[in-house]
Amino acid sequence: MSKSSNVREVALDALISIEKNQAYSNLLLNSVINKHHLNEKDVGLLTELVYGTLQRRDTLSYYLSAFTAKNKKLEKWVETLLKLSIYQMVYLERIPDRAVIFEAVEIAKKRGHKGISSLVNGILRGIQRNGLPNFDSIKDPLEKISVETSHPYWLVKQWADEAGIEEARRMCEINLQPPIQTARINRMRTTMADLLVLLEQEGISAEKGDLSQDSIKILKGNLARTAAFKNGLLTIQDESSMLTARALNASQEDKVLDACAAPGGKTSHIAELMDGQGKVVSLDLHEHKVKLIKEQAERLGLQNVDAKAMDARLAGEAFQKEEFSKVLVDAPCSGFGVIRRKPDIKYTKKPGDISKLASIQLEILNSVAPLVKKGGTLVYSTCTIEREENKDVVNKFLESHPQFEADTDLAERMPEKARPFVKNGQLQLLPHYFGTDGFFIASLKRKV
Ligand SMILES: C[S@@+](CC[C@H](N)C(=O)[O-])C[C@H]1O[C@@H](n2cnc3c(N)ncnc32)[C@H](O)[C@@H]1O
Repeated sequence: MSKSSNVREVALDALISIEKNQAYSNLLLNSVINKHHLNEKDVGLLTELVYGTLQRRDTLSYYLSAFTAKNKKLEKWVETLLKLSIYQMVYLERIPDRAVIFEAVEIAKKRGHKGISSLVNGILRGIQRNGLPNFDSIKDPLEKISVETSHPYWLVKQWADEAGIEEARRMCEINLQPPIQTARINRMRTTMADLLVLLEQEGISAEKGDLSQDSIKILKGNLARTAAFKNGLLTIQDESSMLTARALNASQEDKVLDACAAPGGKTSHIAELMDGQGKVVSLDLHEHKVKLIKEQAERLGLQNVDAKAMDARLAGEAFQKEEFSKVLVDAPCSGFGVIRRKPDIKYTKKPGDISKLASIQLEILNSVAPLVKKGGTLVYSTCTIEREENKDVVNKFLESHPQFEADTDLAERMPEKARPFVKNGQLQLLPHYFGTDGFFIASLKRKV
């Protein structure tokens, strides 16, 4: 695979599968990359094309609609090819328009008939000649944000109702930026200084992270293929997620339950901070995901992780009351904090999904509550920014569990920069604060 038009065809196929809801963008992209044995440069272009076109899907539709007859519906794959091409013309300055148009027409010829390739040619040349429409004709300010940043209207409205319209705009705009790649250092095996030198030798340019004390920030290179990764010196993880284990603050004397643990990012961090001592019992619903936790523990050299398949909603019966001094519920959630990594989330999740998730989250918390020792800590976290799944779930839990209270010491365990955002034992990070994922952490104490 070396010709860029082939990469575009692969990107087109990937986008078609994602649109048909046959796969999540991140998983599909990984399997496509492996299947086609792409080199690093092609992987970069493919990722940019697929994620970029998906991230801007609705904006691209708006642009395209100005160049297509209202009553004539395009075949789905033709529409996707056009969006992929417009994405490159608008957002990728290094690729000349004529190259984009030439390659789109070649793909159209190969997949369709002459009529389709002339249609594709006509539309793209029209855009090249006339330029794209602006957003001035959209009068409703929420609709304008929705189209300009390609987020569904209901989501923009919800964020604007909660945080104000300017904050909602910021929340939408940051989601169009590629995420910063960060990794967590395994202090059981290396130090920050040594790891940075080692990575440099492997061609990775990295520096100390901005927020978490455990983080390095990758400026150039692919960590997943390094010896440092294979040898368990680091774990690829967002900085916001790294704050969860710090919030739990487990030590060697603790027995920890991580109720929703796969693929093991937080379990392994907790186990590292316990220096490989004590015990972390890690649950996940799916057996195949439990395997991932075990693989992580093995790679990082952690002997104190015991992973098993179990529905956390049944954990209350599977363990003894007050068996754990620290319990983490890193709950299944809508994932609106990670839209930059999984753009399809913003189109596939619906308002009803949020309420369903909120009930599951509360069920899990209710189930594990009796397992927390008196004086112990229960941390609840999600990678979403929805109040209904975060603050509301915690408040409901506290209402029905008077033996728990907000842990007002949480701020002390958080990095100084994050402290102003901690309120009453809860921290909500939005991606535009520090460039991390959107993430929520609540720490609760069981009264003695
Ligand atoms: C946010 S992810 C956890 C990420 C993990 N803590 C980490 O840091 O790598 C939520 C996990 O909960 C699992 N899950 C969903 N429902 C569950 C349930 N009822 N009981 C246990 N695990 C569940 C999912 O399979 C998923 O792996």
